[in-house]
Amino acid sequence: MNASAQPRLLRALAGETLDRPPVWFMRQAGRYLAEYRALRETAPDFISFCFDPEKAAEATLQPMRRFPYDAAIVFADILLIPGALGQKVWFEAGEGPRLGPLPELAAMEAEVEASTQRLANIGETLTRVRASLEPERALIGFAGAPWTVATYMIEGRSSDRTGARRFAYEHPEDLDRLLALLSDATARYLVMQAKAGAQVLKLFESWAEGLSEPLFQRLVTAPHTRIIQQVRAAGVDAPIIGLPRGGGQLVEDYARDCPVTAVALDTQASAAVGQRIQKTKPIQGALDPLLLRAGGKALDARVEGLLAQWGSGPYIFNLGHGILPDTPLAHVEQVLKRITGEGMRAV
Ligand SMILES: Cc1c2[nH]c(c1CCC(=O)O)Cc1[nH]c(c(CCC(=O)O)c1C)Cc1[nH]c(c(CCC(=O)O)c1C)Cc1[nH]c(c(C)c1CCC(=O)O)C2
Repeated sequence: MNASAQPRLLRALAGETLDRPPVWFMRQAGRYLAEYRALRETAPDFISFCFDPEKAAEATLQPMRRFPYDAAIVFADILLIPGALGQKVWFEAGEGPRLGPLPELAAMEAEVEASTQRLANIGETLTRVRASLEPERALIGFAGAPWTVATYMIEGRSSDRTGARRFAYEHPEDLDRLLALLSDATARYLVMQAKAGAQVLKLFESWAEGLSEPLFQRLVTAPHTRIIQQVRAAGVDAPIIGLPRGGGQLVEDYARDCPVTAVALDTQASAAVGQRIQKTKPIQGALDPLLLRAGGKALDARVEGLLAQWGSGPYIFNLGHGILPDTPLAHVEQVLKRITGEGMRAV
């Protein structure tokens, strides 16, 4: 492959500063697309949808047909791992995830190896997508980071995570065991995704906020490090993006101490913090999804601001969190056109 055919995302992750940053959006496959909503109707429930390689590949490719995104992210969910380890997981329509009682730790530890096998269909989705995606567009595989996944496993639903933080203080040994088994299952799952066609891997730590410095080190940095060491030991050298969302000031410690390839920043990250991290690692982020939804001149101004503050170092343009379901397509086009020069295509 000559240098220009190398996907822009991989070049930025290798530390190159490009004429324009690669761009993709977290949750770019989803409900803001009418074609996604129609496809979603054809699946009996959200989990079956994720496990259906044909439908999941189609959902992954839908945003790629409409917009000039530089990368596709496999259509799946961070809560597939608890299911593969034996905890019941389902989605209540219009509400979000629900999980059954937390299984015994020993029972889940015994399922770590088998869990990867149960997730084989996600590998099948990746292989299908890679076969039909243009070579200059990269394919991203992902997993939830152990602490974020554990918050759902402990609380049984989306929550303010108070119960999970209490659990961390009151049952430290159990929590450390849970994070260790999740780390091992996650590392195996990421290795499987890379072998199936994912060229980049991403760890979503959506709930790193509110953690004291010692908790952040123990619940976020240490498990991410363990996962990355295991992925590397398995011979997978795909770049890994870590998103310690809500990590605040601790994000610089994370960038220094954790062997991630690149750090995804949330909407709060300051220009200066990003610039300091960029001296050693590429960064990604950090447009506010609410501003993308609002649109207008304020959106244009913030896009210019982000390009000006971070565009002269290795940078991947993205949101600070997932795109909101009621985001107008015209606003997505407004941003992507400014960055890539290309508009929306009819589908
Ligand atoms: C916390 C989390 C989850 N899932 C995910 C996270 C981490 C990122 C983040 O913080 O947003 C990650 C995720 N979830 C989904 C993807 C697909 C790939 C992509 O386009 O980014 C990815 C990367 C699909 C999805 N995952 C979900 C949907 C919507 C379900 C539907 O279409 O019915 C999609 C497209 C459901 C989901 N999944 C989850 C929740 C809390 C919900 C319900 C809330 C909601 O409905 O948005 C757990």
